[in-house]
Amino acid sequence: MTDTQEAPVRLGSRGSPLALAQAEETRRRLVEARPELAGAVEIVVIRTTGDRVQDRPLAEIGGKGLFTKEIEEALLDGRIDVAVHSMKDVPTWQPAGLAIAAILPREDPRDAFFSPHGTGLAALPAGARVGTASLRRQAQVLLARPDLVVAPIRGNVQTRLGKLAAGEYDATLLAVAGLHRLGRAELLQGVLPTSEMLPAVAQGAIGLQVRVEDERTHGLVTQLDDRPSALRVAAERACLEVLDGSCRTPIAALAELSADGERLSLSALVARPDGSEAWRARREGPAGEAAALGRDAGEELRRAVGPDFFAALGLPGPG
Ligand SMILES: NCc1[nH]cc(CCC(=O)O)c1CC(=O)O
Repeated sequence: MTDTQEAPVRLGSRGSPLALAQAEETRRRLVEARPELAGAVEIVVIRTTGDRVQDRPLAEIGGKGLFTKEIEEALLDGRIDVAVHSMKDVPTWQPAGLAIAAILPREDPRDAFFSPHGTGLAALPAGARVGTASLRRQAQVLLARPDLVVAPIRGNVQTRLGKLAAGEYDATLLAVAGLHRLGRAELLQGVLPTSEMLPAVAQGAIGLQVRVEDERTHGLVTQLDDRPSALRVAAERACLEVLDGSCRTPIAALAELSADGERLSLSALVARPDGSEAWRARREGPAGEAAALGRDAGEELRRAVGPDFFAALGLPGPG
C-alpha cells in the first residue's frame, strides 16, 4: 500500500442476496461521492439471529434487532466501520456509541402482491391462503378480507415464490423495494395501495450506522444522506418509538413529502393481529418537524388503543 492510498472502509452486511445488494449500493454511492475510495470499500458478511432461525415466524422469536444485533456488535468491536441495515429491521433505540449517520434515497415503500388468482386481495376466492409471517401484513389482509386464511411463510424471494408456485399458498406479499434492489422488478404483478396495506415503518429505506467517535467514517457516510428520505423515516420511527419498538405488534406508518419538500404528511396504523379492529392517525405539518409529527401521531394511537392492548399481546407495552 502506498501512502496515497485510502485506508479501507469495511461495510458490514447480512449475507442474504438483498442485504448484499444493499451493501453493493452503499459501496457504489460511497465511491461515487469519494472516487479516491475506489478499491478501498470492503464488504464483510455477518450472520444474524434472524438468518440463523429459519423455521419459526420472527414474531414468535420476539426480541428486538434480530437482523441487526450481531452487525452492531461487529461495529462496536471495530470489525467493521459501517453497518448497512434495512431500516425496517432497526429498533428505534440505538446502542450507546452508535448512530444512523445516513439514510440512502428510499425505494418504493409499498408491498407487492403475488398470486395466480390476480393482482390484488379482491381477486382471491373466499378462504384463500395468504402466506406471510408479518403481523402487520396479516392484520391488514384480514382487515380487508376477514374470510382469508393467513399462514406463516419465510425464506427469501425465490423460496417464497416457489412455495406459491407449488400451490402451498394462494398469495403472498413482499416489499416492492426488495424486488427492485434485487434487480427482479420484472417479477412484480400487483402492488397493494397504501390505503389497503400501509407499509412497515421505514420500509424501503437503507440506513448506514457508524460509531459516533469515528470521525472519518462519519464524515464519509453523512455525504450520502438523502434528506427527504431521512425526514420521512424520522417521522415514521418517532411514531413507532412511542408505540412499541418490537415487531410483535401490527404497526404501520408512511410519511410522504409535498412536491416542494416543505410539508410532511404521515399516516399510521395499529391493528389487532386478527384484523378485527384497527386504529388510524394522520398528521400533516412542516417537514422540519418530522419527529414531532410522528410522536404526536403515535401518542394519539397509544391513547386510542389503550393500555390493555399491549398487555393482551403479552407485551410489557409502551407504559
Ligand atoms: N424483515 C425482512 C425484510 N427487511 C427488509 C425487507 C424488504 C426491503 C426493505 O424494506 O427495504 C424485508 C423483506 C420483505 O419484507 O419482503
